[in-house]
Amino acid sequence: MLTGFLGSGKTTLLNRLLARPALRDTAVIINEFGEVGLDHHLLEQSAEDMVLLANGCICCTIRGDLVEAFDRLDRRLAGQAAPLRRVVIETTGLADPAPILHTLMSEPEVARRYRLDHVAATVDACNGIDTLDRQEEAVKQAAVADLLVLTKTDLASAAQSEALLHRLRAINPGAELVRAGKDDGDWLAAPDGRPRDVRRWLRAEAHEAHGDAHGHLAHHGHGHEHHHDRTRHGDRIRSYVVTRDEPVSWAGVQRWLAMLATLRGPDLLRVKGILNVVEHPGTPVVIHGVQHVFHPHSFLPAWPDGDRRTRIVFITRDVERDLVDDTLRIFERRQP
Ligand SMILES: Nc1nc2c(ncn2[C@@H]2O[C@H](COP(=O)(O)OP(=O)(O)OP(=O)(O)O)[C@@H](O)[C@H]2O)c(=O)[nH]1
Repeated sequence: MLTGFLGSGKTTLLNRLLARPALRDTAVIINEFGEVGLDHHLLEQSAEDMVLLANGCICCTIRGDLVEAFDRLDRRLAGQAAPLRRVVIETTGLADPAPILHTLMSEPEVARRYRLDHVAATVDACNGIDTLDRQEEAVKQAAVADLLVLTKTDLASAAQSEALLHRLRAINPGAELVRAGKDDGDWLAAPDGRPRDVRRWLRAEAHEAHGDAHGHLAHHGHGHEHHHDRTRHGDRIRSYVVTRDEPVSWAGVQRWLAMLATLRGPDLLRVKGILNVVEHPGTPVVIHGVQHVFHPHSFLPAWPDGDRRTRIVFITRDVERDLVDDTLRIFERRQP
């Protein structure tokens, strides 16, 4: 299982790992939070080896969905020459990992065929301390991992990384700590891994039962309102997608993103999008924002499918869709 807070670098790490020959026999199950999943377009993995879970929060819809995802994988890969050796489950950045671990270990159909090998959590060295302070899910993710992968150390100061390491040691003294990009593949590539103490994860869950540890998850209903703007992650987290049918001005969008980051940076928990822009016809632009940090944009070689609309997913704290949509309307029309 690969977990880690929103934008902490899970997909980036996974792309790097899956490029290794040792991990060729790996399938991926991706769960995304929000109305529109984009990660399956951003992961350089063939579609047959990948299952995208339905929208929603993996931690409350997990049991049925995850079992079905394994079934779908098995059906899709049945009869293939190379047997499947490994499945990576990439959780949403807002997932509580404990119910996923429970399902993996206790659901007979899954437990019969698969053994839980590793729980890795990515932690972003730029935003990590703030995120651990403000987001209970991030603490849980770090607490249950046996491997903590520190990402974005290239963007963080040595002092920031040091403070984060100290904090992570306190949350999870038993975990192995590695820096992304240095030696991040070897642990996963090892055929049988090292023996893992799964009881520690279960203890971690007992210690921080779903929703009661620090209060603000306690409001969760188990309704399905989280498929819409209001999510089960308390009343303050919003998830929505802003779409445009016609190409937008890239120069305008860049100014708009800079404005949003300046005014509401810390509350933009995650922004990611595929954009159809006037300046680069035929080449989708990919954008990534994580709190106040906007990463350099990139380009996809081609549109992944027939849908060529601009789609930008927002997961925010108290930043309403109308504000985002209305301000984009102002900037998108400006010509470069
Ligand atoms: N400089 C730098 N950027 C990174 C690093 N890891 C990830 N990023 C960037 O951070 C942004 C988010 O990375 P993702 O891999 O999409 O993060 P994620 O955890 O999969 O995001 P969600 O699935 O939305 O929670 C992208 O723009 C990445 O290029 C890193 O080690 N260094």
